[in-house]
Amino acid sequence: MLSVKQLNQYYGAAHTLRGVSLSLEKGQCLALLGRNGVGKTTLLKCLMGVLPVAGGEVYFDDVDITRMKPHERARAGIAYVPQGREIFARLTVEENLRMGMAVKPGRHASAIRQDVFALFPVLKDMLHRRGGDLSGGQQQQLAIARALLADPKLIFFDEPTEGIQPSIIKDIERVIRLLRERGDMAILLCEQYFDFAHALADKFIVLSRGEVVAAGAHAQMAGDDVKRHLAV
Ligand SMILES: Nc1ncnc2c1ncn2[C@@H]1O[C@H](COP(=O)(O)OP(=O)(O)OP(=O)(O)O)[C@@H](O)[C@H]1O
Repeated sequence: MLSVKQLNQYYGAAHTLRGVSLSLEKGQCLALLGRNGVGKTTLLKCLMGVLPVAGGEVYFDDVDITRMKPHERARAGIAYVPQGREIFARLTVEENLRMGMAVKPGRHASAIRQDVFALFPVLKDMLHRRGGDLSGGQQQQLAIARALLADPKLIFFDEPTEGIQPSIIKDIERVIRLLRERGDMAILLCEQYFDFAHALADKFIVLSRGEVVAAGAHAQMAGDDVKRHLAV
C-alpha cells in the first residue's frame, strides 16, 4: 500500500533524511521509532507532501505520489494526525470534525458518522465546546476522529501519546488496535514511548540521524539493538 524508496530531504545544508526506505501493507501497523530530532516528523511531513523531498520515491497503491500536493494525498486516502494535534482552537468540536469531512466533496453537509462517537464518546458530549477548551487528551481524540472522518486507507500518527495522561493513552491504544484489527487500513505510528508502539506494531523501523538503523518484525522489536537507539 505504501512504498518509500531512498527518500532524501534537506533543511538548507542539513541532510535530515538519508536514503529512508520502508514499506507498509493494508492491515499492518508500522512503528517508526527514534529519539527526539532524528527526523520522524520530517519523514511524515514528506510522506504527506507538506515538505518537498530532494530525492527518492513514494508510492501509494502503486501510484507515484512523490510530487503530489497534500490535499491530493488526503483525497487519495492518506490522513495525518500531527504532533501537537493542530486542532482549531476557536472552532467547536463539531466544526473541527466537519473539517475532516471536507476532504471529500459534498460530504460536509451530511451528518457526522456515529461510529466516530462510538470510538470517542467524550466528543459527543462536547460537540459544542470550543476545541481550545478541551484537555490535551480530548484534543488528541478529536484530532484522530477528524482524520478518521476522511475515510483514510493509510493514516499517520505523530507521537499520539505525547503529553497525554495514562488513562487516555489507554483509550487511544484501544482505538488504534481496533483500526488495525479492522484490517482495511495501514497505520504508520511514530512514537518515542516504546511500550505503546510495541503493543500495536506488526513491524518497526528505527531512525537515527535521518537514517534507518534497524528494522524488523514485532518479534525483534524488544531487542537490545532497538532499545539502544531509544534510550536517552
Ligand atoms: N523547519 C526546520 N528547519 C530546519 N531544521 C529543522 C526544521 N524542522 C526540524 N528541523 C531539524 O531537523 C531534524 C529532524 O527534526 P524532526 O522534527 O523531524 O525530528 P523528530 O524525530 O520528529 O523529533 P521530535 O520527536 O522532537 O518531533 C532536527 O535536527 C530538527 O532540529
